[in-house]
Amino acid sequence: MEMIKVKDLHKNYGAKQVLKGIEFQAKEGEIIGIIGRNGVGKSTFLEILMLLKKYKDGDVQLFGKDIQNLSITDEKVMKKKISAVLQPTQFYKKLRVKELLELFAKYYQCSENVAEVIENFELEEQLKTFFDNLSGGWKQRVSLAIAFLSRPKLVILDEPTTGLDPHMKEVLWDNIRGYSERYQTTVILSTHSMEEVELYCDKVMLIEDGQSVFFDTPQNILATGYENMNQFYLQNTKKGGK
Ligand SMILES: Nc1ncnc2c1ncn2[C@@H]1O[C@H](COP(=O)(O)OP(=O)(O)OP(=O)(O)O)[C@@H](O)[C@H]1O
Repeated sequence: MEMIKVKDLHKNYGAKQVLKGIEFQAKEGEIIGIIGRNGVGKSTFLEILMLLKKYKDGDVQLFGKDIQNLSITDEKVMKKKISAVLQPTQFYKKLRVKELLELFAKYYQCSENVAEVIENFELEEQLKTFFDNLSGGWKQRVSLAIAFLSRPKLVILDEPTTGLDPHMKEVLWDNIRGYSERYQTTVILSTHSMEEVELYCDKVMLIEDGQSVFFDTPQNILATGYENMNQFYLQNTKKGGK
């Protein structure tokens, strides 16, 4: 089933045109990486899918509904199906990991899922630690656990593994893939790691000059003659950020 359908999406910030024709689709259970140079519009695209930003032209369908003119009720229902990794805020600091999970579980009304998340993300030993005292990698791991807590249909991750060591990356990816398979969760993420795209993503979208210039499986892209995804990226993007 198509979860997301995007046609000819355009988005401006004032006079600045950022997205100038994005074509994108995602099915249930797919993991899709969004790649492109710094400032090309990856986060903007993810924020539109999270219903946090409006867009100018184009058509964006989420769960079979056009998101531009949603009723308040439809918007609420839709937001319940979507989860994202939030940037940790001040208020996280004063809570221990266990308290944080319980707080979000209460908010999402899914307390029965807490034990599963603790087991899957192997959080047992960190439960009594204050969030603020965790290392960057563990903070990211707890944030991901929170994102999957409510068993959302769609999870959106903005650079989920930046700055993590290779073991931590592998653990997080095992968890992302595990949840995605178990609950048929669609996962859309932005990343600058071509290695992760090749290893873990079912599909990849490359944004260049505001357009989705490639949208395919890494296997199909590599079959056209690239040694690896990094070579593909370098040959299809201009040098330098915006
Ligand atoms: N609220 C805003 N107002 C004006 N310009 C913005 C706003 N948010 C983002 N931009 C600009 O839009 C462009 C796209 O930004 P965006 O954060 O979506 O890029 P990105 O691909 O996620 O970048 P990175 O890889 O560096 O995270 C950038 O030039 C950025 O400066």
